[in-house]
Amino acid sequence: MLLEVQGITKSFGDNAVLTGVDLHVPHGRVVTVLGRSGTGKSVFLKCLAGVERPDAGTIHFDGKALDVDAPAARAEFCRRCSFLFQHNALFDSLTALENVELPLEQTTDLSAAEVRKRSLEALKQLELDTHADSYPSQLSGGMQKRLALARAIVTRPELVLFDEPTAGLDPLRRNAVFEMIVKYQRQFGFTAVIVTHDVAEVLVISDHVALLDGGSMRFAGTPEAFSTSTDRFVCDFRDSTLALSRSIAALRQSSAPLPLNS
Ligand SMILES: Nc1ncnc2c1ncn2[C@@H]1O[C@H](COP(=O)(O)OP(=O)(O)OP(=O)(O)O)[C@@H](O)[C@H]1O
Repeated sequence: MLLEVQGITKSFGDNAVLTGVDLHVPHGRVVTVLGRSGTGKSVFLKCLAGVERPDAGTIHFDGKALDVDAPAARAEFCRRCSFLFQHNALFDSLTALENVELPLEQTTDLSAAEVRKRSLEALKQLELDTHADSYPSQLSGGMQKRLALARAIVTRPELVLFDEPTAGLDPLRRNAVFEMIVKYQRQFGFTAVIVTHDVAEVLVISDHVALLDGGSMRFAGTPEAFSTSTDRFVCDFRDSTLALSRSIAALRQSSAPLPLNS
């Protein structure tokens, strides 16, 4: 396992958001955490990334415990892990190239020339090399997502945490983002943990699926097992979200298709 999470709890005042979350993430796999809005998916991901501090529980990365008493292990984790934020968190005042250079400048001792070379390479890999001097506001939504991914992978992470990478996107663009994640996950071989509520798409791209509900994981298994599970929580979540996807797809069939290359 690259990541082993056991018994994570997290409360904000009286609001017990996570009450004992377990998750096992094997090397090189795509693991998706599903859950309704407000169930604590983002809080869970932030606990993994060290942005939020869990109240209890353990997180092991590559066999080493990540806790407040192990700053060296946490620092190593930060070096080997990237976080792709829900709304990209690009710096508007920096160009695409400067946005990608930033994590290398902050986490490595590479020379300025090497930082530039690696950043240009990452932009090329994400098909953004002709936009190196553009500012994020000059890029389309899909290009901004690719730029955020270029910034996440430029440090050659072993683990990438995706917080709702398709939030606010319509079904066609959602598909394009998931395709992009899978394409680059295979190309670069990183392990991915994706938090989302897009059931239909993740069942296709994930190796493992977990369902967060009521503060803990109500299901963990393969997409096939998720699709056929008769557990009440899984059925309720799966059926309600898939019905919604079908309604949206039916609505979209009556309107003109969006360009896929945005
Ligand atoms: N910093 C915080 N302070 C207080 N409460 C918080 C904080 N962060 C999250 N919460 C609460 O934790 C709960 C879970 O929020 P979270 O953003 O993790 O949900 P989510 O499952 O990611 O939802 P969505 O799918 O809508 O993004 C919510 O009740 C939220 O208000």
